[in-house]
This record gives sequence, C-alpha cells and structure tokens, in this order.
Amino acid sequence: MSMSDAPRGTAAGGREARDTATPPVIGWQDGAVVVLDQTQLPQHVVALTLRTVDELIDAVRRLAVRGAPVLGAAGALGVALAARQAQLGGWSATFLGEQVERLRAARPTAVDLGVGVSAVLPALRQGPEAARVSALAYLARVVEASHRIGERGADFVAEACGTGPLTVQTHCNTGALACVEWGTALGVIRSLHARHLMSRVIVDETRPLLQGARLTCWELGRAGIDYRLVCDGAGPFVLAREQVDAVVVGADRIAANGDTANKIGTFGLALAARHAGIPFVVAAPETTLDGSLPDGSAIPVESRSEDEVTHAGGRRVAPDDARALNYAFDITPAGLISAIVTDRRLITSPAGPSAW
Ligand SMILES: CSC[C@@H](O)[C@@H](O)C(=O)COP(=O)(O)O
Repeated sequence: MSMSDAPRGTAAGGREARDTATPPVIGWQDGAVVVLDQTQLPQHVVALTLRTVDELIDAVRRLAVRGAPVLGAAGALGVALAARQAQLGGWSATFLGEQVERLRAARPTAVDLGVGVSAVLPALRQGPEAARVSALAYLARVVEASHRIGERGADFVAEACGTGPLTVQTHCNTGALACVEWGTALGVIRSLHARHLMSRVIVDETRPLLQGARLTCWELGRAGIDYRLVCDGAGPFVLAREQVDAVVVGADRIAANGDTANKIGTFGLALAARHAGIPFVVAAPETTLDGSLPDGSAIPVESRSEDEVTHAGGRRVAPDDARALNYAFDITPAGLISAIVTDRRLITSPAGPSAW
C-alpha cells in the first residue's frame, strides 16, 4: 500500500526512529519482524522492529498489529523469530515450544493467529532459515486469499443488490492493514469500487481503539472511495436511514454451524440488516473457519482491560467505582448471515458451514 503523504519512521522495541523507508503492514527484515504500528495511524506512519517474541506478543496485545489475517502472518513470522532467538540464545527445544505456544495464545478469538503458528511448525525442525521461508510463504498466501475474497464477494453483492451505485456499511478495519493487501470486507468494497458499482461506504467507528475511524477511513480516503463515519451506536439507525444496500464485515472465527465472531458491534448490525431486509455478508479467508467448534458458544471471546471503557482521551471519564464489561468481539448467529465468502467458495447454506 502507498503511504506517501504521511510521516514515516521505524522503531525498535517500541521506540520511534524516523526515516524515509516505507513500512510494510508486516514483513521480515534483518532477522526481525517489522510491522506498521497501527496504534499511531493515521497521524503517523511508523514501523516497529520487533526482535523478540516478547516484543511481538506485546505488539499483538496492544493492537499495534491486528486484524485476523495479519495476526496469522504475525503468528507465522513469530515462529521464525522464535527459531532465530532460540539459535542465538541457546534455548532448549522445550523452552522454544513454550514461547511458540505463548505467541499462539497472545489473543484468543482470531483463529488465524494459531493457524499461522501451526503452518510454520513443521519447518521449525529444520532451523531458522526454513522457518523464515515457510513464514514468508504463509504471508504470500494471506495476500492471495485477500484478493480472491474481494472478487468473489463483489460478485455476490452485485448479484444480490443490483448494479448500484451501492451504499455498503462495514465495521472495524478489514482492509490492507488487516490483510497485508486489499482486504476481506474492505476488499469486497474495493473490488466493487473497481467495477464502478460503489456509491458510498458507511464506516462504524469501532471499539476499543477506533479501528474504523482511524484505519478504515484512512484506507478508504487513499483509495478514493467516498465514505461517512458514524459512531457505533448510530450504526443500526444509519443503516435504515441511509438506505444501505448491504452490510459486509470480516470475521475472527467462524464455527462449524456458521456462527461468526467479529468485532464487538457486529451482532447489532446483523440484527438491523435482517430488520431492513438487506444482505449481511461475512468475508473471511477459509482459514478463519474453525470446524472444531460446533457453534458460536464455544468461541473464546476476548475480554480486554476495563480502562478502555472507563477512560477516554487518556483520562478517566466514568466514576471511580464504575466497573466495565469490555468484550472485544461478539457472536453473530448463522441465521442472520446471508452469505459467507471465502477465498475458495461462497456459502449460503442456512445450515451453515457444517453442511459444506
Ligand atoms: C480482515 S480482519 C477481520 C477481523 O479481524 C476484524 O473485523 C476485526 O474484528 C479485527 O479486530 P481487532 O481487534 O482490530 O484485531
């Protein structure tokens, strides 16, 4: 992705160091994982150089690197990083295995994080170089999947909604920042735009770190796609008032029956879409399908710090004794989902993916 009109920089271990290199969303450089620090966008384009598994886990937990497919890439590259650290530090095989499992567990809901870790494990036995090559191959597959999802999703939305111009609502950030390139839900929107079918995107601001407001608006602006930002609470009303044609969202984990975990606020949009009689589409790579879980009740839902709800702008806004529930994700029942679009297929079965 092009970042030519924003400040740039690199940083090591979380420290900022400005230079003129264009940071990739995620990549490998000189024995380290390099990620674009998504907590600093859109004001600053700053890369983080992560040299240890601990630094990578910290970046994942504070959402400096985020979005399910990119978390998969982080898991894959993280195994290569662990292999390198093990060689340099003389780690035992047991300790190396423990560090890899810590990485897998850094965030619980996005199944792709563990998928990326598992993809590189066979190469780990052959040493750091083999792990690096395997991780980069995984990253290339993430990119390819993202483009396929965009095209297939655009086919479905165009078929379901007509030739436009279309107003599409989306939630969170599912673009290049979450997928290395193009995007899942935002990839569908990009592909519709490339076909001259898009009118406008309604962007929900998204908790906890305003991923929609900061990241999706930034990406849409760069792509030249018209959008309007709305606060999360306004989402369902705006869907009806602005005559939205379809809702397209991403996913962090899809159970065998099609119940889908995605960013908190998605469930409400799905209810609103059903009320309005418009398609509610989930766009995700095949890797996000977790056939080991029968339904959404088994999906682990991340709960984050209460401070993200009780504080705003760096200061406490709720009373000192206020307690918060800070679920990072919700589960949308399969019955509210019109279609699941993956890089391999279109699933419209009301019985869900278990009938695939
Ligand atoms: C293509 S990204 C799909 C999902 O990962 C996305 O919708 C989402 O919920 C991201 O949550 P985040 O907490 O920002 O990692």
